[in-house]
Amino acid sequence: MAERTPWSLSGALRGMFQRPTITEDTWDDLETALVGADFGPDVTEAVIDELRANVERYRTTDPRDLQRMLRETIEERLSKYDTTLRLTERPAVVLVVGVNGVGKTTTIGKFARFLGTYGRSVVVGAADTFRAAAVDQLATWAERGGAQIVRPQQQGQDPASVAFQTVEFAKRTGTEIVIIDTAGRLHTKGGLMDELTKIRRVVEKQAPVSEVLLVLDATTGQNGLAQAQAFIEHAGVTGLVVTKLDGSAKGGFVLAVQEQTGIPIKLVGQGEGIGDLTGFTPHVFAQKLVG
Ligand SMILES: Nc1nc2c(ncn2[C@@H]2O[C@H](COP(=O)(O)OP(=O)(O)OP(=O)(O)O)[C@@H](O)[C@H]2O)c(=O)[nH]1
Repeated sequence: MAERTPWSLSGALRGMFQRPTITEDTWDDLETALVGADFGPDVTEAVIDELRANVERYRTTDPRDLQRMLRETIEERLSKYDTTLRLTERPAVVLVVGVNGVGKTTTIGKFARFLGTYGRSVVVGAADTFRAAAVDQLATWAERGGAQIVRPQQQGQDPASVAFQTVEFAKRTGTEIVIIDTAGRLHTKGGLMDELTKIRRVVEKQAPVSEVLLVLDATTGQNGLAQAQAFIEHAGVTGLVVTKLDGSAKGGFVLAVQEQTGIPIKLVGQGEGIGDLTGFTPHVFAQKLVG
């Protein structure tokens, strides 16, 4: 993965180090930096309270100590969630959900490639069957990612039947991982959630669903989260994928979204290339975020 970290706080924290010691202005700068990076008011307040207490306890006045404490606090908060993908079933079935435009198709291609680098075989099911162009686009990304694809036999085919056929294909061929693409928008939210429920029910006749990954676009931050609320409430989401971090100054969204939803982040997308998806490692992330 290319090293592009526009979401790093290092620029925003620069002011903090222009003063030789920690002053009230330092705390103001820190608050501005955290709010600007989309940590959200609650997390910002909690982090600052914790840091104030630590600075007092260790009687330090050095801004560099404050930076280290900030890194540790963020890492500790990020680590409260288990970010490991659970893909031990064979086949392991992953449903990918989220509103249109967040990067779902791209993520599926990148995820297939990611799994391929660990030697896993992958088949993608095109269960967003209403737009032929979407199926073609998914097929292109599946191919780039080195995965097979099961397409609908006709436009508008029941998404659950495509999902069923994809799992069937995996069982027949010994393919290890099944990734099911799902629709991001239907006429009604209720309709969309019913469709997801049906896909799950039909898949579970053959194999358990190992993960339900909700894709979120970092550039839309809190707005994007509000749009995805129905999935969080009804789709049994087990993990989050945050995309487009490379085009975002909102690194704090990663922590805020985990704390607000209580759902771990499992993958992070940082670019439009097939290799631009990684697992989520709190230590590495906190290091890059705070510097
Ligand atoms: N910079 C950047 N762009 C991304 C990333 N992931 C996806 N994109 C871009 O976001 C746009 C939307 O991605 P898609 O994968 O088509 O999104 P989708 O959710 O499947 O959208 P629909 O096809 O409309 O349902 C594309 O232009 C992608 O190249 C990322 O991590 N970084």
